[in-house]
Amino acid sequence: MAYRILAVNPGSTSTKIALFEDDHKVMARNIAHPPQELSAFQNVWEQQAYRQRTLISFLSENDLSLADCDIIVARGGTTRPISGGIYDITLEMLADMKSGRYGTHPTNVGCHIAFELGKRYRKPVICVDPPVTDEMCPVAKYTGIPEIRRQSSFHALNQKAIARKLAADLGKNYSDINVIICHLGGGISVGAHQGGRVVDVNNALNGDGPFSPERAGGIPAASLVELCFSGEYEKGAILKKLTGQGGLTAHLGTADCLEIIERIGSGDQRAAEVLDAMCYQIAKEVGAMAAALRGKVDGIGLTGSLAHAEYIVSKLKTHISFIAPVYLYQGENEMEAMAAGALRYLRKEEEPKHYTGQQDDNNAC
Ligand SMILES: Nc1ncnc2c1ncn2[C@@H]1O[C@H](COP(=O)(O)OP(=O)(O)O)[C@@H](O)[C@H]1O
Ligand SMILES: CCCC(=O)OP(=O)(O)O
Repeated sequence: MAYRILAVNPGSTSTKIALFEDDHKVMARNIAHPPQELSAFQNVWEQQAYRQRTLISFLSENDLSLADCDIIVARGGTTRPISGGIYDITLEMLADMKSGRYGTHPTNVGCHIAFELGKRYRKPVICVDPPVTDEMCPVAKYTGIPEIRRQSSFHALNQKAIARKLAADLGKNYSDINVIICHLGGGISVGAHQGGRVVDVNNALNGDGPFSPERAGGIPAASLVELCFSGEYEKGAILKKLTGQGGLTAHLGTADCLEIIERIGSGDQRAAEVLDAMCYQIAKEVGAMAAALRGKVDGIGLTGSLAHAEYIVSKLKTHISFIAPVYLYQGENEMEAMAAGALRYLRKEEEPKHYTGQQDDNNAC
């Protein structure tokens, strides 16, 4: 009998839900949440009941009962940094998400919904390679201000799934290769994977690395301080400039690259320069990760929705092909990666880790 796995993945503007039988996706829905519906909520936590109703409707419309599922898997949330792997979602983990100390993201709400439903239906509830997966080597965490450490917050689930795929395509094990993976979506992360660990990566959520369709990326620090103290903005407004209203959205009024590329096709020079700047910053981050890997790079994987865009892919290739061969893995693989983790858990092929809030020891790089 195949295992039935329910995967739940809320993003900023949609909730992705999928049902798997073993590794076979039998049903999937990407439910868009129109801005006018989301604007009724002050914060992501207020969206919990609304998003949960979405999930319940999906199940009932498809004659599915959670009683018939074997497990619920969520993407994981912004908790204390932990090493990659499978985790049972626990109250301690949920409390750390709720505290906001480690960031805010709709994926936290997904974990709370999964936990509540799991409790109601007595099903195990897990997450796989959560976004705070921290395998960064110690030197990568330094900034020049001791009170400020670089933190890992990125698309760990998709990054690791794609790195494993790239390794398989090279006929090697993930633990035996060095690759750079670029997750190119609404947020962008560029990770250096060394022997199965992400030893360095930009923080995709909180002002680090390239700007993205909706995030500001790294900003000259003193200028940001000036803006903060200009008296023009509340803290919340500044934070929105960094995440949600930054990047392409700030420059061009939209996060939609399909629209931007169409504008470029119609001769919009400004749109071209801004999108080129984003590609340039991504390429520079790849160069930085190549240095982190001491130039020993077996391949570069481009993944996420933006990897569908020939305009972006060709710009990137021009800058980075000299480093290593570039491989395309268009779209993201998160739902499949969540289901694959759940299957390893159910088949007892991988032991779940226990969330203690303690970080694992990192290998020196
Ligand atoms: N087929 C496509 N070709 C090019 N760009 C795309 C395509 N599909 C989505 N995009 C762009 O990808 C970006 C959003 O990425 P997506 O992965 O959907 O977001 P998220 O990271 O929030 O899940 C948007 O700029 C969107 O316009
Ligand atoms: C929580 C960090 C991962 C992230 O930024 O995800 P999205 O780009 O999907 O919002």
